Amino acid sequence: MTVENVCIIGSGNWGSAIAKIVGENTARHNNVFIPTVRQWVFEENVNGEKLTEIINTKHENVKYLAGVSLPTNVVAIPDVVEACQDASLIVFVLPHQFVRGVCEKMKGHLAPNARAISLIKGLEITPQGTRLFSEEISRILDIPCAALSGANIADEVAREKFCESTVGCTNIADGQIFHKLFDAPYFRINVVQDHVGVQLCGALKNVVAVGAGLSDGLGFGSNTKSAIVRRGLVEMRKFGQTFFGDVVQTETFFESCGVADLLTTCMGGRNRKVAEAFAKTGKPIDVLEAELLNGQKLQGTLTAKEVNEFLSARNMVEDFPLFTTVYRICYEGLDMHAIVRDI
Ligand SMILES: NC(=O)C1=CN([C@@H]2O[C@H](COP(=O)(O)OP(=O)(O)OC[C@H]3O[C@@H](n4cnc5c(N)ncnc54)[C@H](O)[C@@H]3O)[C@@H](O)[C@H]2O)C=CC1
Ligand SMILES: O=C(CO)COP(=O)(O)O
Repeated sequence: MTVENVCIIGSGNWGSAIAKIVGENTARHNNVFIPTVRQWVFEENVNGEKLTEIINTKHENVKYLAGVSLPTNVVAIPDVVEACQDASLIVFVLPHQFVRGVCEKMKGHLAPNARAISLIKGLEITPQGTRLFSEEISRILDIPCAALSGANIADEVAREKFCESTVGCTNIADGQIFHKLFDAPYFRINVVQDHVGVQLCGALKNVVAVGAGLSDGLGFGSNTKSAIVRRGLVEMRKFGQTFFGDVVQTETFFESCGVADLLTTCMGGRNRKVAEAFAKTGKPIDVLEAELLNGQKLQGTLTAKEVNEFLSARNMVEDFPLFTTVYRICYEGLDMHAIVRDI
């Protein structure tokens, strides 16, 4: 059996937490994986030092996951081609707006048996149609791509607070390999075949979390937030059934990637936090993102815009009142109280 050569594409808050888990597991299962994990790090200057050099000497991503030690077998590389050269397992974990450009640079440099897994929570949506990032990665790189998504606030995972996650993979053998790559006593993986549902949940829950944050910011309390979460879950499933047919399994919404991730994000995620501040201050969301997230990227407001463009092209915005209201509040200046009036 060939030993897998793993690389990670992405180095943010979740990318760094995943690097910790993956580095621990490639060392533990050194009969399955080459222990050394290459991580592509988008090079930045942090207090006069290159972030890659800090990671390779301090073994800590001081900007995106400060205070958490990374395994010494994780090596930060600023050049994406060098990072992915001859890799057989590619872990994509970067904000969804950067995926296409990075993939184009990777073309032709992977191992012949390369497979990918997308940990990205977003959708490649255009007015013409919607594409999962696993499909986008497969299209550009001509390799199979699975998905991982779950109730996984990165800071908590990195500090080994028990949680679960879901791998969606149609290939049984690869599903077992991804289980070995990610499963840990504090990060329990369940593998399902519905990689479409896994990704839809991860992307759409961020839109609902913006709604939950608006509710918090307006001081509406737990009952109102629960109503928004419930309606959000209904619209997530409806979106899947409407546009992805019977591929999306109802059972997937009961996995960590479904209801659990919706709950954790609506209770403690960044989308919620920034939306709460937006409701309280009225400051532009991009300003709040910069002020509150220290370079980390919001996904929910961007996904709300993408989903609205897609629904508008089909005259279906009224079929998804919560998704539409979140978009209108964020981008069209709709009165924020619409979050409980128009849904
Ligand atoms: N942070 C979290 O708790 C979780 C995040 N996710 C998802 O994982 C994905 C990655 O999120 P994070 O790792 O948290 O990233 P992040 O939100 O920390 O974003 C910052 C990352 O974006 C990179 N970046 C900035 N400009 C760039 C550019 N022009 N080109 C390429 N990269 C650039 C930065 O270098 C940094 O690695 C997202 O889809 C997110 O929704 C999933 C689970 C948990
Ligand atoms: O995906 C996440 C938790 O599973 C993190 O959500 P936020 O991007 O809202 O922080």
